[in-house]
Amino acid sequence: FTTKLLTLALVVQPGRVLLGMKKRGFGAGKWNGFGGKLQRGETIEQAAKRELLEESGLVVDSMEKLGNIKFEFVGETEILDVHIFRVDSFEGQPTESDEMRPQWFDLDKIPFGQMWADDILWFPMMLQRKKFLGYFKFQGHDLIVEHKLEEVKEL
Ligand SMILES: CN1CCN(c2cc(NC3CC3)nc(N)n2)CC1
Repeated sequence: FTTKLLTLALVVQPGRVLLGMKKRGFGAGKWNGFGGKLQRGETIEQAAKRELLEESGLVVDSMEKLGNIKFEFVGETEILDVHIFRVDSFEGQPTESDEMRPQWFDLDKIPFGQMWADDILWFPMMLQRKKFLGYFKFQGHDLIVEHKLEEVKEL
């Protein structure tokens, strides 16, 4: 198996979370946090901040690493290793990019039906600032055939 390092940043304010509608590429048509691949010589944190700026126009003031989930797809040899961050303070206004259309969602109105199927399982941990490790095996893009998700003290 080969592993691909990816980032995912969720911007959370009291009572609401910022999500983006992915306009193209992997996950197009789903609401998600902001993220992408690492560039050469970049740390995971640097990549998370860069991707948030590129995709939403927001500059991170404070960000904490809360999760790491590995995703496998039946029949494919590439594991997606997604590092998940929560951003509590930022500068700027959410701005549409060519990748993402940002929108604020009340925490009781998160559109899980239009998000990746794993999100409904780990979002509550992220919102409670719990640290977590996960593994999901997908069959196609909609069916979880196996998963593990545990709270951890240290990532
Ligand atoms: C750069 N990206 C790509 C992957 N990604 C994912 C993946 C994901 N599930 C995996 C079955 C696809 N679930 C969320 N919420 N995000 C974050 C951003």
